[in-house]
Amino acid sequence: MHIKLPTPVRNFLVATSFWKEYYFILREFKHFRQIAILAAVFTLSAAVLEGFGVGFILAVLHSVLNPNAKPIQTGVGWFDVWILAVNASASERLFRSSALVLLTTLLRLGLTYLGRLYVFTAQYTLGYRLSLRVFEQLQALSLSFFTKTRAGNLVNSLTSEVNQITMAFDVLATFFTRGSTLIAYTLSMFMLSWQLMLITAMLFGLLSVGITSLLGQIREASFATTKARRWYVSVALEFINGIRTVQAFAAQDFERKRFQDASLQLLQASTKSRAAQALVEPVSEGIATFILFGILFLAFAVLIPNGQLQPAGLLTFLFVLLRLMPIRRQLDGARAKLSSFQGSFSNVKELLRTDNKTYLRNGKLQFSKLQRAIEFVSVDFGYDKKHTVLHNIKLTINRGEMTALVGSSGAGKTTLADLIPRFYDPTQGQIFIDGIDLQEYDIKSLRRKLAVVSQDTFIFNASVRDNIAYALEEVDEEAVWEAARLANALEFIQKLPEGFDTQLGERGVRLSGGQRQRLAIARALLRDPDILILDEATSALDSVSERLIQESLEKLSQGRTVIAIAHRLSTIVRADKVVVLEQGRILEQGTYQELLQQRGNLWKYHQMQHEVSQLS
Ligand SMILES: Nc1ncnc2c1ncn2[C@@H]1O[C@H](COP(=O)(O)OP(=O)(O)OP(=O)(O)O)[C@@H](O)[C@H]1O
Repeated sequence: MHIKLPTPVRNFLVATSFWKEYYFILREFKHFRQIAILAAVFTLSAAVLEGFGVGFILAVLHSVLNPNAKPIQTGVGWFDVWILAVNASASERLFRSSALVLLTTLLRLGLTYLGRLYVFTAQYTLGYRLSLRVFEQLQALSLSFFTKTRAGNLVNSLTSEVNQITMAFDVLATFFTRGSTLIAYTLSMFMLSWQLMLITAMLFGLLSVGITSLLGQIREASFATTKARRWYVSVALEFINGIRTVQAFAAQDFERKRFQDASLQLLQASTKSRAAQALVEPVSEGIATFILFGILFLAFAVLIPNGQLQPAGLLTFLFVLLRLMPIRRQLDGARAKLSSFQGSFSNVKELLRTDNKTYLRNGKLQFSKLQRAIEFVSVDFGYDKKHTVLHNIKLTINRGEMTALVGSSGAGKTTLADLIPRFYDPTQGQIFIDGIDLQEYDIKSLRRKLAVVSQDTFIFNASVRDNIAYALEEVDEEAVWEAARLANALEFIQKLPEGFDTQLGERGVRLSGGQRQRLAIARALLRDPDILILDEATSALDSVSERLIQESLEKLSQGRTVIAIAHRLSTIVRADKVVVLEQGRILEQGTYQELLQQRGNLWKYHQMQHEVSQLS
């Protein structure tokens, strides 16, 4: 079922700020329309039955207190005769209306239960859909977004803030049910005395102005709360992730202070928000009492003496008004709560915005194999607009060859290599693969044919097998074993308590730096990549580990196009091309021997490493 609103109505709705504010959430409902409609139908039916129930109770009381009086009638013939049994005896009427009270109560309870059930289901489905949307957004964003954003902020958005928004849905449901009851009551009051209703409406209008200014305060406090929560999660996450450094630097006191500050900020912000919220209901009730007196005054001083209102009418009016007051209070409370969720709304909305974020343009061409070469044509790149990290890079990486990148720390080697899997796109110039711009290729197909073995390989909370076969479906057991063997990882894996089934990562066995690297090599081998990027470890490994890794890297490199970032010159002597980078510029390129003969920068590095190795 698809409801298409007429264009003027749509334009009107889009123009109202409510719609604009909540559109990004409300549009999620189209994914679970049935659940939302059932929630609305059940809750509304329960509200209608509540009204009927009150009527039937009135009929019971009437039958008990005035058995001989004319029975209460609605004026609807069939309803009065068949349901209220107005023509029957007093005792039968009493029995009939009592049975109706019981029946409507049971039915109402059943409907209320179903209504709650569907409201909750809709609420949690909304949470589920929203978190999926946030996750999709994170998947689509360029890596540069993550380097600029604290992990804690993102974790907070995905958990607390999305959760707050789902709670807001419950409040919206309150608006819906209580709001409809309020309308029904208002209509009946209007019918009883329009003069009294007019003055009530005016006084309620004044009340609304008072409450609105409070809502402004709550909204502001909610932004502060979201900010404090973001900071709190970031501090906690950094403490947990950096626990080794915290302990190594005996920084417990420093971290405790940071955490205490963040917690205190959160405490203060939440208290401020709740304090403003708590004011809403008493203010609402206080003003409502004045309204009551105003009505009494108007009735007794003007309307009753003038014969415009009967005392019975006034009593009924007051009876309905008294029932309406708590609903009104609840609605004000709900408005206050909704304001307190504003911070969360804007947090998630900001994260989902697409106009202020960088996305990688995806191409359509499927990449299958490198045929000729990767070419960098006058490539510039900067992580931000102010600082250019790579300048005018002109480089050809031929198929099947090994190209080594050399240079001092911070020269831009990793950055240059990161442009090939499109972790980032050049800010100027182009990169071509076999003469076609890299951006024309489908990113997934390109990355499937590419493997990066880097210094900081991430080990997932999973078994050794699943870590090697990460994200691959239906992997042959033997292939995993063979990859591990070629990566020289088999020996240490077999020594682990449960071999390939041993759990790794945070809650499992921790691997050494060398073991982690060999696992990364096995992971890359299993993917059988066409292009390989090797980011050599800067940390020193013992000579046995180094030899094992070197051996496995050589096996991995065979028959592939390799871009190697090297810190030890010994590993690149046999490279087909050596590229020397300094401060983001290519200074020299050629074979190792050619560059040595030039007596330029590579020669200097060569001399330096030679001296160091002689010293040690
Ligand atoms: N995510 C990032 N955001 C901003 N600047 C960055 C980022 N990554 C690296 N840089 C900067 O870019 C420059 C090049 O860094 P890069 O990591 O490419 O150097 P490198 O030659 O690989 O160094 P190393 O040998 O130490 O790994 C450095 O000045 C670094 O500070």
